[in-house]
This record gives sequence, C-alpha cells and structure tokens, in this order.
Amino acid sequence: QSAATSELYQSFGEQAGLLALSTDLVDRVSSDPRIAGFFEKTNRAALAKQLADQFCQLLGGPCRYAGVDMKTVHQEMGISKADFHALVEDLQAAMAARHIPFSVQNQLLARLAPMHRDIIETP
Ligand code: HEM
Repeated sequence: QSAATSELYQSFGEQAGLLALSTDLVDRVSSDPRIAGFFEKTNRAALAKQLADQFCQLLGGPCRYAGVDMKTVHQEMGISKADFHALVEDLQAAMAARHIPFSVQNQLLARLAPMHRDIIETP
C-alpha cells in the first residue's frame, strides 16, 4: 500500500466518509427511475457496507472486500451499458455532494471502470 494511495483513501474521509458516500449512492440508485427497479429487493444497508469496503480497498485503505465477485453477483441481471452509466452518474453526484475534488473523484472512477466488463451484459 503506497503512501499516495492511502492519501487517496484519506481524501474520501476514510471508513466513515466512505460509508456515508456509499449509503448516499445506494439511496440515489434506489430512487433513480432509470435503474431503481434493480434494487427493489435489495437490503440497502448491507449493500452500502459492501460498497464502502470495496471502495476502501480500491483506494488503498485498510479494508478488505469480502463479498461476492463482480461477475457472479451481477450475472443474469441483464445490466446494460446505459444502466452502468446511470449508476456512475449517481456516484458522481454523491461525490460532488460531499465536495470531493474532481481529480479525486476521477481516481475512484478510474478504478471502477474496468469492472464494466464483468457487470454489463447487454449493449
Ligand atoms: C462499477 C459499478 C458497480 C460496482 C462497483 C458494484 C458493486 C456491487 C457490490 C460490491 C455488490 C454487493 C455484492 C455482495 O453483496 O456480495 C453489488 C450488488 C448489486 N449490484 Fe452492483 N455494482 C456496480 C454496478 C451495478 C449496476 C450498474 C447495477 C444495476 C443498475 C448494479 C446492481 C446491483 C444489484 C441489484 C446488486 C444486488 C444487491 C442485493 O443483494 O440485492 N450494480 N454491486
């Protein structure tokens, strides 16, 4: 874990900041008419916790994501490119609401972007 990476984790407000961010993200996707349907049966608090751990790990923090791998968890949901982009927009809005600097936002987005291969199933 490099110093630069853990600085990135700090700029997201560490574990508490990431849990607040992911809780807001889950609220936003659950009320976004484009994709809310996917989350109808979801335990929101549990999903927020998993996302916070995943983001923490990706940002070089001390957490380890212990959930299911991205391909397995999203398979057969039929997630499209547009659905994926809707979630990314909701994440950008959640980060902006927390006044996370644009350059810092982009660091998280860049680490999430490669996951699209495991998540998107339909064009
Ligand atoms: C970079 C993008 C994404 C990331 C990092 C991500 C991450 C995750 C994580 C960590 C979980 C929890 C897995 C577990 O509990 O073990 C999850 C579950 C889920 N994701 Fe995603 N996801 C992404 C994109 C999407 C998109 C685009 C959709 C739909 C529009 C979606 C819908 C769901 C649903 C419905 C669940 C299951 C929640 C439940 O257990 O009911 N995800 N995702």
